[in-house]
Amino acid sequence: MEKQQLMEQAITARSKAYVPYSNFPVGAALLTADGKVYQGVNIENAGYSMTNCAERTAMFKAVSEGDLKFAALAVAADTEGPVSPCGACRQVLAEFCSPEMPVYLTNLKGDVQETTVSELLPGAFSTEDLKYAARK
Ligand SMILES: O=c1ccn([C@H]2C[C@H](O)[C@@H](CO)O2)c(=O)[nH]1
Ligand SMILES: [Zn+2]
Repeated sequence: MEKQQLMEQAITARSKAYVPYSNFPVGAALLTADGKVYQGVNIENAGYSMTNCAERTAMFKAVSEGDLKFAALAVAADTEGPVSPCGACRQVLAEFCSPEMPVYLTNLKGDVQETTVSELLPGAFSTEDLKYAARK
């Protein structure tokens, strides 16, 4: 799976976003280690804070299907520059993806920022922090 194809899938996914409040569709495409792609969209709610972002939707779809090994993520929205994932999504990516995993942030103009999970959230709180407290 080419990174270009993954970004195209993120753009295509946007058509299924449920965004009656923001009218801001976001799409994500998460590539697993064995070559499967999970698409995700943002899903809003009348209680605004219950909104789930595209990135987390894709991650949670994969994890709930038993896929836990990931190779890359693409995210797309109609933004001036490459779309920037929110803090909650960065924390969820840090939970399930390797720090070095590539993340392709893009927009409808074709701007691309290629980054990684650890660049998106340096110093993430992690399972290792919990293990330290549970020693003894
Ligand atoms: O990276 C992002 C940024 C925002 N949103 C969604 C959340 C909300 O539905 C809308 C506006 O914030 O965009 C995402 O899905 N991913
Ligand atoms: Zn988010």
